[in-house]
Amino acid sequence: MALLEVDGLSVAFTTYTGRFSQTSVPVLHNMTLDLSRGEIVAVIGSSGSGKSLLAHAILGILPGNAAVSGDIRYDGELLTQQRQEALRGAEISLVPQAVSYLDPLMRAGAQVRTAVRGGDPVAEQRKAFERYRLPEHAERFYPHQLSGGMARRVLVSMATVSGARLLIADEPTPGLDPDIVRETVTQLRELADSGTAVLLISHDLESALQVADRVAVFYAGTTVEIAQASDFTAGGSRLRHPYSKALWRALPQNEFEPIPGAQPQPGSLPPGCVFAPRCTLATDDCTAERPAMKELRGGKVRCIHAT
Ligand SMILES: Nc1ncnc2c1ncn2[C@@H]1O[C@H](COP(=O)(O)OP(=O)(O)OP(=O)(O)O)[C@@H](O)[C@H]1O
Ligand code: NI
Repeated sequence: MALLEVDGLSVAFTTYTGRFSQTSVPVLHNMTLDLSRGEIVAVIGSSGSGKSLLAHAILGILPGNAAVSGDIRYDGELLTQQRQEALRGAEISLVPQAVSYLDPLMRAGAQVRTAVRGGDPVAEQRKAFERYRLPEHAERFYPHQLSGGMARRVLVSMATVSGARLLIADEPTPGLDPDIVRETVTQLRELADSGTAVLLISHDLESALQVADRVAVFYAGTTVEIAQASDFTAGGSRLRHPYSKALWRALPQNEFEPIPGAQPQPGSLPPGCVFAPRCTLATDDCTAERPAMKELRGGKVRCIHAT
């Protein structure tokens, strides 16, 4: 059984359009995802596709103006707000997207110690620093004294000393040099191999594919495909959704063939399939209704033309 199951998750934000009028803007719609122990699922999508919001919905840290519907199950049971609060930082842990998440007024070592659940905080912190190759004296540094790469490793240390069973890493490698990227994703792989379920959120399909078992492709607030990592091969013919194929082909080592157009904004989604305006396969049927997620060749796809 999957440790985490996200089924039909939708999130809308209430925003004020004037002094007395408000509208509801849907930002996630009908998201589907599952994740098992020992598995890395990479969540791939361009900026604004809803990756961080999915993470925040699972953790229960969406802002107050968010309306959430659909089911999130953890370990077979609905993840209610009460359970989210109990599990957050303990069983479910986040490596946040921004290093500004670190407390600027607290030394790095002390911050990591506050996250320790079980065992001696100092010993656990030092073990984590050693594991993530942080020099011992870095425990006395304040966040502004850490390099970008070191700060990221402190965040990974914080997320792992809790002994989490579900780790959500939101863009853990932005702008890092290739060696550190490889090191970071390898650490996530090691955690997964020891039984942790890892959700790896990333723009970077290439580095995610080094370690992921499966890939969830996001577009304009929904899951358009869930593929095996091994489906990303050759010309992309094993991929199921035209957008996944386009992402794959746009990589420099493939055909480097970008597609025209841009991802639609949450407030102005096209009718029917959200990818239709950019899709070479699109027909009139595509604009009739939002395509349902269907099982196909050991994966899932939201496209009526997928074969
Ligand atoms: N508090 C909010 N109120 C209104 N809209 C929001 C809010 N937070 C996020 N959004 C919108 O929701 C959409 C998805 O945002 P999200 O942060 O999940 O994207 P992302 O895929 O993580 O992007 P990135 O790769 O840049 O981190 C964006 O269009 C964003 O503008
Ligand atoms: Ni994000």
